[in-house]
Amino acid sequence: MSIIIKDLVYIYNPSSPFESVALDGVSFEIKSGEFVGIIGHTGSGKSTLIQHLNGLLRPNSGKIIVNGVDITDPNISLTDIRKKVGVVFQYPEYQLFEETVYKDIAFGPSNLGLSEYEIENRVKESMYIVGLDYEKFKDRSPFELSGGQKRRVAIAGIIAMKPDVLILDEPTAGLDPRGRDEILSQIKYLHEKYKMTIIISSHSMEDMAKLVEKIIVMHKGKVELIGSPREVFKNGKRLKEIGLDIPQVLELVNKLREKGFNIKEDIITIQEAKEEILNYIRGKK
Ligand SMILES: Nc1ncnc2c1ncn2[C@@H]1O[C@H](COP(=O)(O)OP(=O)(O)OP(=O)(O)O)[C@@H](O)[C@H]1O
Repeated sequence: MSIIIKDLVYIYNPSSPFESVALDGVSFEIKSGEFVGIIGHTGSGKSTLIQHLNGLLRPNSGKIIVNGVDITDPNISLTDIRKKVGVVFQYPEYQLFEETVYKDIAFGPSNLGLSEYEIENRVKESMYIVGLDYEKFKDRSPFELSGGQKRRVAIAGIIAMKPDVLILDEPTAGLDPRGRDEILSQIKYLHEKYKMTIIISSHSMEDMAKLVEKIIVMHKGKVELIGSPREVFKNGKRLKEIGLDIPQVLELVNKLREKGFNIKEDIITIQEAKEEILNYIRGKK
């Protein structure tokens, strides 16, 4: 499942005093099975971009080709797009509404016209994937669950539709550190085990550095940088200028380099930094 975005432009309230260019010529490609992070400051255009990927917004110009099909074509139905692209929006737990976890997760697959048997299988499978025990949780009210569990139910509801690509808009927003780590490791597992194409948006460079293979940095509606976390973090100065934090360990490495430590600049984990600093101190460099 590949995605090609070409010169995407989206303007809110065009030709009015409230006109706002949210996407300004965005282009990039995502290959099948890639794990991608979209990072940007508030207002950089992440949510607007994501809403285009499942047809909720139609661009003013540009194309979005999902597996060879242009989903900006007005003849394509939204149901067709949403079978391919599953989006978990910000704070998805606010969209839970059924009286049991089972019914909530079954809602999407039921709308696909599947048999009861197939729906039950999909609910079981997607609960397993997000780490919720079927017997323990299926009859519980989603409203009695913790924030992290509610979010897993919401993610399971999208996975149960078996989309080719899964997009999560700030999936850790508002969670405590434990809930955040749980959700991120679950998403990582999904990618590793099922080789799903996953796109995740975030403000946090620190979280993304550990997680994704490719980072797309958005700034003022444009793609500012694109590449592996290592390639992107080489531009630490620019990232700071556009209001993004670089991982603390990279900050440390940069400070040491400024002080004359001859160590590599593309370090993103604490382990790598430790080895590099020890090697340097031991005079192996
Ligand atoms: N409904 C709307 N009407 C008018 N302008 C909007 C609307 N939604 C977003 N915008 C504007 O479009 C631009 C991009 O916003 P968008 O929400 O896509 O950014 P974002 O990177 O997702 O931000 P956040 O991290 O806060 O969700 C901003 O300038 C924003 O003010």
